[in-house]
Amino acid sequence: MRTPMNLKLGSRKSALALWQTHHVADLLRAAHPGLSVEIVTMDTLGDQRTDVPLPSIGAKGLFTAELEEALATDAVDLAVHSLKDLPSTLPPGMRFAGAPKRASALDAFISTRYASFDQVPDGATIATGSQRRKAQLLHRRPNLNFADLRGNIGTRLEKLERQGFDGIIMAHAALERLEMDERVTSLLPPAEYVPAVGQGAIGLEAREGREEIDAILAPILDAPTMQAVTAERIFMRRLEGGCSVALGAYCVPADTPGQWTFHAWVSSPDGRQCLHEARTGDDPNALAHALVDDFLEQGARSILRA
Ligand SMILES: NCc1[nH]cc(CCC(=O)O)c1CC(=O)O
Repeated sequence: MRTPMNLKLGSRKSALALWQTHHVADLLRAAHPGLSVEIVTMDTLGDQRTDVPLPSIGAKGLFTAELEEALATDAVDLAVHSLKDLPSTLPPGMRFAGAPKRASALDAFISTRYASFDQVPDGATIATGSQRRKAQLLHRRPNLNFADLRGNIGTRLEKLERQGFDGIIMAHAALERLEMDERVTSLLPPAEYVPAVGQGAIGLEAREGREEIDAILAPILDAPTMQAVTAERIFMRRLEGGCSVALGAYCVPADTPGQWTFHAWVSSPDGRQCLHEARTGDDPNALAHALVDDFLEQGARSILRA
């Protein structure tokens, strides 16, 4: 099979996006000595609108549309995203081309005032831009206050100090990748604080019709990661949940070999009405479908919109 000698990877410009794209480039070069890999960077709507909460912008694919435009015109061969930012239904002509090995999917609590999340008192203000994180925290701690938090990872850490929040919640993977792990105060247990679909994974996107790229990608993809995130994305697609609703799904290998545990969360924005269940079995996609069936029967769609 003929493969391009020069592969162009499209990336956002944030430190995390660039880290992830360089990571993919390194994996590809290691798998294919002699392959030339180039990184093309661009801004997305989500990067430009840092002033407003993401859900209020309303559009889907806030961090992906410009990269998809570049894929459509072959200006890039592959777009590298945080999988969490990649909608579960892609625009026509675009396809999910796989994921390398996932990093931590957990949420991290960061505070300069408290030694762990459990020590945060009622009335404290926690900053997060995520509906899911807010709802999950409110469910257990209805007397916490919340502030919106936007911007790239460095900006958010600055805001923690400058705006005097009692703590912020961020993806553990982002802090690990940017070598800011030592900023983590504590990790939220994923059985209780169910992570976002695809959190901690890098998602590769390609144009339909460029199937020759699959042979180049094959050696850098991770089968267990793809099984897990595929199931999580089924859960999200069937519930029509995006990042603007309180939906979580985390599929993880169980202690018994061959078994998977699927953690599922759907709630109202205030966390009061909530469907929360973990189920174990040998087929991640089947677990996702069974949980969606049960959640729909229990009114998941109206709970998400409550
Ligand atoms: N929603 C923004 C976003 N998209 C991906 C990450 C971090 C990396 C990841 O979750 O894989 C973040 C920041 C965060 O959730 O704190």
